[in-house]
Amino acid sequence: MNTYGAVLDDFGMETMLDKVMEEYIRTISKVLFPEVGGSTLDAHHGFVVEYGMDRDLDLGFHVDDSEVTLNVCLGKQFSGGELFFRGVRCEKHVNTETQSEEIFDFSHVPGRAVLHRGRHRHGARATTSGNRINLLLWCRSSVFRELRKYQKDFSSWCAECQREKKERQHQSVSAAKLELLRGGETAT
Ligand SMILES: O=C(O)CCC(=O)C(=O)O
Ligand SMILES: [Fe+2]
Repeated sequence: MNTYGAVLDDFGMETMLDKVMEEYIRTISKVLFPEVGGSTLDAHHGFVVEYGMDRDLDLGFHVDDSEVTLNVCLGKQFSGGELFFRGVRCEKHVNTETQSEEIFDFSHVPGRAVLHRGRHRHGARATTSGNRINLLLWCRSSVFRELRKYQKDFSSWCAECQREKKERQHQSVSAAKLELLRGGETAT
């Protein structure tokens, strides 16, 4: 997705990044993101991206090819470049509309990191001055990916699946109520 950047795994950092994933990211994700395979993360893609006037300016709206993403701001001095998050979605619902409570923007601070679900739709606004360099670790779970192939309902993590499920439940309760009322009418 980025023109400027480098895949860290190609520079001899694969084993180190694997350790970061196993010892830190999986430990945290087990608690925060169990519904998207957070406790079974077993593979990663590690890279850096660079933004600025002479680099990439921004990054379009997307989901990551990951279950959990670690995004560390390495610096340097910059303005702009905020991340905008717009709700978690499964493949089928990736282009559905954003609910107002899903709007969340985050300003990068050098030395700080964000950990988010890979399916949390997001993008990066233009870096308006200086240079911004971020390290990304896309963490994947082969177990989660295998199980996902046989599932249709992702209401434990997709906000739109959840909304549809609630809507179905609401309709069946309304239908049951109507049925009861009708039954009452015929009995009297
Ligand atoms: O520029 C950023 O901080 C976000 C990068 C990103 O979302 C990605 O590479 O997947
Ligand atoms: Fe991303």
